[in-house]
Amino acid sequence: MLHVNVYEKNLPKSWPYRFNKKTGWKVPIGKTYKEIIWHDFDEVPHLVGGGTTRYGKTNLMKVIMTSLIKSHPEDVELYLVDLKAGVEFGKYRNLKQVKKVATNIQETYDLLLEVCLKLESKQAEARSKGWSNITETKDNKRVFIIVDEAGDIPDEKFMDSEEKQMRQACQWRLAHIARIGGAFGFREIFFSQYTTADVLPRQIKQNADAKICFKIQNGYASEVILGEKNTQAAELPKIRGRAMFKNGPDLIELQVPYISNRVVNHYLKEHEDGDHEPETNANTGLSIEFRDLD
Ligand SMILES: Nc1ncnc2c1ncn2[C@@H]1O[C@H](COP(=O)(O)OP(=O)(O)OP(=O)(O)O)[C@@H](O)[C@H]1O
Repeated sequence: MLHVNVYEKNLPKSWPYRFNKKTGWKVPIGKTYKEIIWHDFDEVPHLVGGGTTRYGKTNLMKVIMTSLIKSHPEDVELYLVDLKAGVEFGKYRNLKQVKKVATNIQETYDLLLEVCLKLESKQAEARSKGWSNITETKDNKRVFIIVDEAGDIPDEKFMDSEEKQMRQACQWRLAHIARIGGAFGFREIFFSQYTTADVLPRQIKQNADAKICFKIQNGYASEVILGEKNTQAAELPKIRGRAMFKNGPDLIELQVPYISNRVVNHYLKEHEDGDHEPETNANTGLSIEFRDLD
């Protein structure tokens, strides 16, 4: 059980809730003035995000991963692409739910090949059993590909042709999974520090109806991520975790909950391979923290 503290007028107000199968594939991604905003990965399979460095992209990915693992320890499979040299996601390698972690372009290529083969076999299963969307079946397995993109996108001029081809193949596979995978239980979460049109592959963006944009420097960058002519993400206050969230036609400002590494470790330790004490007492005082909108 995870406890969420919602801070109202500087007074901590406990808002405990259980992450369990009843919450389906919904994860809490933020709070507005009025309510907690959930994102339902069975309704909108892919999520794209971006924003200036240090405003909270990785933190949100940790919130999502912790929530998914606590809600669906037996059904979720995670493929993590950490192009920040494995600094952030490397520590999740030992979790039973984490199938692979890639920290460079060669590993990403291999990881995405494995996911594409898995997708092919799921498509074959769907054909043989006659279903067209996994949400109509009793199959609860979901595969998440979570990409945290690097700060420095190398200039293609300085790459050898093998590396260039590998990068293009990775982009193609990510786009393919985004285009085809949703119906077969494949979910993509793609976050990038860089927000130029060529870094955020168009097909991934087009197939992700949900977009989240943290504080950004200018209206153009905001437009690349949110896909709208607006400057709202550029005008956000300089507060970590503050973001514009677009889900279909709705565009809302929210504050993402903060989860510390200590809290992540506490909740996920029992899912590591090896002998670990299971979580015994839910009232440990550890929590995700929501900061109120100003
Ligand atoms: N929702 C939040 N509420 C409060 N503080 C936050 C929140 N999200 C992040 N922070 C703070 O900001 C710091 C940077 O966050 P994070 O590493 O997630 O940023 P990032 O956007 O992924 O940065 P980079 O692109 O440089 O990797 C965190 O260590 C934390 O202290």
